Amino acid sequence: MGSELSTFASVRRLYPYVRPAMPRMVGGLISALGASLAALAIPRVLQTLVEGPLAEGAAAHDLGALVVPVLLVLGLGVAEAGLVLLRRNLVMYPGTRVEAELRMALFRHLQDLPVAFHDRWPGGQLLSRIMGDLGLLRRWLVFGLLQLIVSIVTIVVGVGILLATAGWLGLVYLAGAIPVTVIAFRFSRRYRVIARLSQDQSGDLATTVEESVHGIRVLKAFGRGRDALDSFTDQAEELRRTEIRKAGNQATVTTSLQLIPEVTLAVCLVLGTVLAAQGQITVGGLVAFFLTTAVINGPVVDLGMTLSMTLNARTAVDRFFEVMETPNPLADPADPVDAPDARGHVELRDVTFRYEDSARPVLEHVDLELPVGTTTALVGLTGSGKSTLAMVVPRIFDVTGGEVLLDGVDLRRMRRHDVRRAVAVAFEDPTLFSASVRDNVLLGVPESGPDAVPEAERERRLHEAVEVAQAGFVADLPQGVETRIGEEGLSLSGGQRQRLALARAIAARPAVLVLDDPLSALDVATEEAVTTRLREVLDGTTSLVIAHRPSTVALADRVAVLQDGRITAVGTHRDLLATDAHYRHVISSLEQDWEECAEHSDREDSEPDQTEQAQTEEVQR
Ligand SMILES: Nc1ncnc2c1ncn2[C@@H]1O[C@H](COP(=O)(O)OP(=O)(O)OP(=O)(O)O)[C@@H](O)[C@H]1O
Repeated sequence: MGSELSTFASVRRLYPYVRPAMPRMVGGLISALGASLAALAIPRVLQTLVEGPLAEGAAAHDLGALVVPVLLVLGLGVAEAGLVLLRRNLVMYPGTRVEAELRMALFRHLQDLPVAFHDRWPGGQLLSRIMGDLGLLRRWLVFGLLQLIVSIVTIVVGVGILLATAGWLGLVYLAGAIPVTVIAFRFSRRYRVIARLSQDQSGDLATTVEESVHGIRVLKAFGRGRDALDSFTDQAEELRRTEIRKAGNQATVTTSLQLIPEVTLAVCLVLGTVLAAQGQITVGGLVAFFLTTAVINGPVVDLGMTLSMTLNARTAVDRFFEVMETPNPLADPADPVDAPDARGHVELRDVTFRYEDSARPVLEHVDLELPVGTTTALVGLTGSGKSTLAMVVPRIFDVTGGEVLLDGVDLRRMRRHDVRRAVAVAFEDPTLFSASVRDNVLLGVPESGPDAVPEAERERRLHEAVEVAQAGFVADLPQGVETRIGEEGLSLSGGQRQRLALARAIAARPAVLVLDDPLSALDVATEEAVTTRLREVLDGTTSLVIAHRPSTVALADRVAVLQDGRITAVGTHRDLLATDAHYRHVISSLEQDWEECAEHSDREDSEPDQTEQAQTEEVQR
């Protein structure tokens, strides 16, 4: 999308973010231009000095006439240095401010985008955009952009002065601009492609690092560390080659841009000397000519660097807007229905759901009612669509056909905030954040804002949720509930993490609770204890529990059977056992799996508490 735009049009999209910083940026630009003009003025003063006071003073042995021009040169030099300093001070602050604003805007948008977006986009690509690309943009805003404008103005004004003061000697110098323009243009086209490749490859590399760190246990367990390293090395090597190509291109253009003005200058030197000998140009004029070209040469030589910085920035802008301009199909409706306090009646009506990149739907014509205050177990063979169904209830995904109603209102007509407040979820694979146990459990219980829950109530919910989820192990952690748990809770055991995730869902006190097999990692005794307490607290809460074990079914008032994306039966466990052959088949396969699993764990781990103790000790260490 971005590559169809010109570099100017692409970068212009940043304007809304840069607008607050504009006064200081413009101030910085004026200072930079002032510094450049001061530099260009020095040769003019020197010309006057050489042609007037210097020649006359030397003849009359009078140095007094030199004082004013020398002081003027000194003054211009000091002014140039002062303006450069002023430019730095003016642009540094807004540059970091703009970078922070862009970063916050991108993070806000990432948080807002639906799960389907995050399923598609590798984490490293997002990480490299939010960190690397935006850092690059800041450097360009505070240095590259101003440098580019100042360089162009210095070159144009300088060449204008040369043409005005040195006639066709100036034209000879200007002739050098033709190859410079051609080279700069060709370089831009080539470099843009390589810059994009390099930034994308950095993102892929970041993804590999992220996945390897995330999956470090699996890599170690399977002894695949070497393979991970090999694959990382290949990617790093590929990026290195791209960086070398990038640097090679930059070096070629910088060398050309250095060589051309020098060659032009040599030609001008020969011609200038001849012209001076013929009296067509004064010695002062010739000195001023060469001093002016010395001022112009700097920006011409730097053009390669400022151009590559600009093209890198353009790529960063494109990558930024690729994410920012991704629309959110799960946005709030324009005219939402007010739903302050949900009762918790859920109804799926003729629901069909197909994943974006799948050929066929996972859920087809699902009709299911979850009456207020009841617990429904969802049972089905693996891959039948249970987790998918669990995700359409809190509107993590939008249904592709039919509707999901909460208290009779289509979820799509409600504010997302109201839906999330009404429906809490605990997933089988629990995600915890690197924060304290307290903050993890109270994630869905706001501390501030319009829905703020008083501190005493938060405290009560924390302790109740920890107790119901049988997460008493937190008391043994070094600072109890204040203990900070490692990244994604990886310093805890699977069962401990699951219990904290369950506690988090319970503490939110939702009208509807969706539990996607939240007890799968618990031993039988703990599961029984959780189940008993859960039954008590779920009283009055509408619950949908995905069951992978017969014992989880015991939680439920009724059971819904999902077969190949369709609800084929709803009833009590007892009735379904008596009447539904598929249900009997599912239950017996669950029992079989569970028995095999239990036998295996009996053999492997006769004392499960020891594992838990070891995990707790690991956190303590
Ligand atoms: N993000 C996704 N994109 C595409 N297809 C998906 C995605 N997630 C799941 N599926 C597919 O949808 C189907 C149903 O998956 P789902 O996880 O809902 O089943 P499930 O009944 O919960 O299975 P299990 O009991 O093994 O957890 C599967 O065929 C799966 O491959």
